[in-house]
Amino acid sequence: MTVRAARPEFARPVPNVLTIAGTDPSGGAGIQADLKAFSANGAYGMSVVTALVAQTTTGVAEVREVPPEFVTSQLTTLLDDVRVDAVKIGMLAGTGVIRAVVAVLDRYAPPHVVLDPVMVAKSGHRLLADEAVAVLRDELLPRVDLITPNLPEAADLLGEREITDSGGMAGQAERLTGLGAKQVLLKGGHLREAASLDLFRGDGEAEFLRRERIETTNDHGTGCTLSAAIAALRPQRPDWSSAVRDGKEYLTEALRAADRLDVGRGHGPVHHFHRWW
Ligand SMILES: Nc1ncnc2c1ncn2[C@@H]1O[C@H](COP(=O)(O)OP(=O)(O)O)[C@@H](O)[C@H]1O
Ligand SMILES: Cc1ncc(COP(=O)(O)O)c(N)n1
Repeated sequence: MTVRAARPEFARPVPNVLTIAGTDPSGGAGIQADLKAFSANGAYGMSVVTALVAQTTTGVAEVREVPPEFVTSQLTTLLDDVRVDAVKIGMLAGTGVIRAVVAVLDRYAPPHVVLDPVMVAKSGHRLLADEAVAVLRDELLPRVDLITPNLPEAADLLGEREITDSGGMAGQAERLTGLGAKQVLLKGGHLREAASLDLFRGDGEAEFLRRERIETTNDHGTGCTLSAAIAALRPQRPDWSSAVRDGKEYLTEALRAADRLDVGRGHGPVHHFHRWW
């Protein structure tokens, strides 16, 4: 009898990765997308729900916020039992939930925290109360390791006008670090450029991540997918720069595979196929 050696990737420890976010019943964004991206990138996924969102590929119908004390309860129940190796934070809905998350980060100090500062859905529906933007900027942003704003979110955080060409991205990333962000991935998906262009500013020089722009209407949840993939990869990579590069690569492939899906009549989801595992 021949005994086959275990494939090397199965011998590596699997990181426990947590998403703190809102829901999407159509499975394209929020918690549902995050859990798929975690699995596809070799992590064990866990989730704490901040808001129940009635949404699909055509837009958001209704939002019900989870009471902040119940967000705390979900988080402390989980963190008292399970070691968490990385955290992705997405939709937080309002000031109360932001402060609940801040208190838990202070108490448990989990490693590798990524914040996708979700503010407005692609359909235009607000997912973060107006008055909560300042609380997110002043109280949460300085406590995380990486923030991943798109261009409208970066402009809101900085109180500036939205930029429309890549020339202004390095300056904005610099000013976001001035607000206390340790590292910044400024997403350029809203630019009208031929390439898909993001800017990563870590400890060293800022670097552009340039990939092919995929012709597809399946762009619902691209930001969620990218930040979740980065959180899943960070414990498996030596630094943020390589986790960000591989996360971007994963998103591009998931966008490329999206045309195999037939989900809804609006902005469809990306396809989280298992590439590395
Ligand atoms: N059609 C596309 N082809 C390739 N990459 C894309 C495409 N649309 C968006 N992206 C990438 O998806 C990520 C999220 O994009 P963006 O639209 O800026 O953020 P959000 O989803 O938060 O609004 C970025 O890395 C962006 O470059
Ligand atoms: C729960 C939740 N979180 C985030 C988004 C943003 O995703 P997108 O910008 O692709 O609409 C969303 N629609 N729903």
